[in-house]
Amino acid sequence: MSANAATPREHLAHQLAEAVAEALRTDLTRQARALLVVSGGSTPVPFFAALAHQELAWDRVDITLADERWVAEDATDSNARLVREHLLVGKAQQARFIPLTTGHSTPEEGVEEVAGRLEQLTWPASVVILGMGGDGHTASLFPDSRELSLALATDATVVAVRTPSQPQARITLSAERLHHALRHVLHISGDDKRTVLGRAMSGDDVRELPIRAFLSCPLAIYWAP
Ligand SMILES: O=C(O)[C@H](O)[C@@H](O)[C@H](O)[C@H](O)COP(=O)(O)O
Repeated sequence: MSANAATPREHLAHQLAEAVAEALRTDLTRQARALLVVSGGSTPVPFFAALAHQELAWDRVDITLADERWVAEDATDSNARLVREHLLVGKAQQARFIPLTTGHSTPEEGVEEVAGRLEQLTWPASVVILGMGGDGHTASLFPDSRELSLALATDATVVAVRTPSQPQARITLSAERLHHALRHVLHISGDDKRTVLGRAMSGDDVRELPIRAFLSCPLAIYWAP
């Protein structure tokens, strides 16, 4: 346990940061660059803070997102902003960040440019870290996304999604692209999410709880109360 991990969630964040840093170090011994795919939302903030201070060859690491809201990069709900403020600091500021938005006004217009950027990176990713919402969504694969079937089935890299339950248009890595990693992690906290994960594990309908698309990756579950 890290000496400064005050709460179970902070302790978990430190454990995850150590595991992710070790995975990146391992992959960098045999390849020139390594790719880390992170999620947005509130859960990753202490993990980002812990990871940013890990010793590794950050100048050989690429970081991108599992998904993004189609908002300006400085908007308060931008995942890019979250990454810049909490992860691309300290030692990790030498990493290269690849955002999922463009200057286009819609994700449908920007999707091709973003796919082009992502295809330049080193796949499979070293680690894909997923979050999960109370509705069983992960990345921007929401149960009510109009493009859910497409995003679950396509071999395209990214998909523009419109989701009635969400205020913003979004862009998400497709399920296939999210699968394209050496390691998968689900980082969640709280009893509500534990209950949702339990439901997800006891059924098969991916459209009902899209996190099910990743349960057999295999998926390392990092959970704290
Ligand atoms: O919000 C995002 O950017 C991600 O799209 C989303 O998949 C996130 O990982 C979950 O919604 C969990 O979010 P919390 O960590 O805020 O609960």
